[in-house]
Amino acid sequence: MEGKIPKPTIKRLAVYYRCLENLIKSGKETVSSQELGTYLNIKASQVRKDLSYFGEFGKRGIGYQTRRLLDGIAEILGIKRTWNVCIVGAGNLGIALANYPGLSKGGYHVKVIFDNNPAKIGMKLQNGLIVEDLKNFEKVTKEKEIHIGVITVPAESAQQVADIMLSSGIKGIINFAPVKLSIPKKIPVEEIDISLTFRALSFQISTQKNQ
Ligand SMILES: NC(=O)c1ccc[n+]([C@@H]2O[C@H](COP(=O)([O-])OP(=O)(O)OC[C@H]3O[C@@H](n4cnc5c(N)ncnc54)[C@H](O)[C@@H]3O)[C@@H](O)[C@H]2O)c1
Repeated sequence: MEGKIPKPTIKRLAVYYRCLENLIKSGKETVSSQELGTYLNIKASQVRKDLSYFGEFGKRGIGYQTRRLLDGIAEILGIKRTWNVCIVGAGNLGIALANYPGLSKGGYHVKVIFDNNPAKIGMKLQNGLIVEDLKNFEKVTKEKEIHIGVITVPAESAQQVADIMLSSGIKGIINFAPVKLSIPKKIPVEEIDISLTFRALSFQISTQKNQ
């Protein structure tokens, strides 16, 4: 089913998920598409369309049961299961991600972090992880049953790291390096570039009226 759902919808499902968690925490048992849309600044028609991709959960006049909707989205996004994650690049970003508790709360467990710099290998992070030598990537990721690889090395090293991940059987990659990876095998890759978000925001500010 996931193959048929457009990527922007999948991204919005993750946003609905976060919103539903907060609604449930505040004791809300049902929510309408209109309410969800207002909370998230998304049109109610878009919310209904997104949620219709995985069956009809809403009831006219009542809306969606928050718990049931949360569970349904969790199923689709693979949130119900846990995922083992490795990070390559124990620099500013890699260490910050490895130490970020929010990832494991969401089911994404950083099991290992690698680097190729001898000065970094063996270093102990705040969360107790020890930086491993990239040379042992395949062996360690197999032992720790890693599913997801995160690339936080400089742009010039990212392709080489992606190639190692591919040949070691990693199932999906999140790439923070500002470079387009060439991935011959068909595995999913998500590119994250915070500067694009800044650009989008500065564009919106500069095109606002009265600026
Ligand atoms: N996408 C974003 O939003 C975003 C934000 C910040 C940084 N970045 C990018 O993330 C990357 C890391 O940034 P940083 O500030 O953490 O850099 P950094 O220099 O602090 O860390 C990079 C680390 O990668 C290691 N490394 C280099 N080549 C390697 C290789 N071939 N194999 C294994 N390890 C290797 C280095 O030893 C170092 O520890 C950069 O590409 C940067 O442009 C992206």
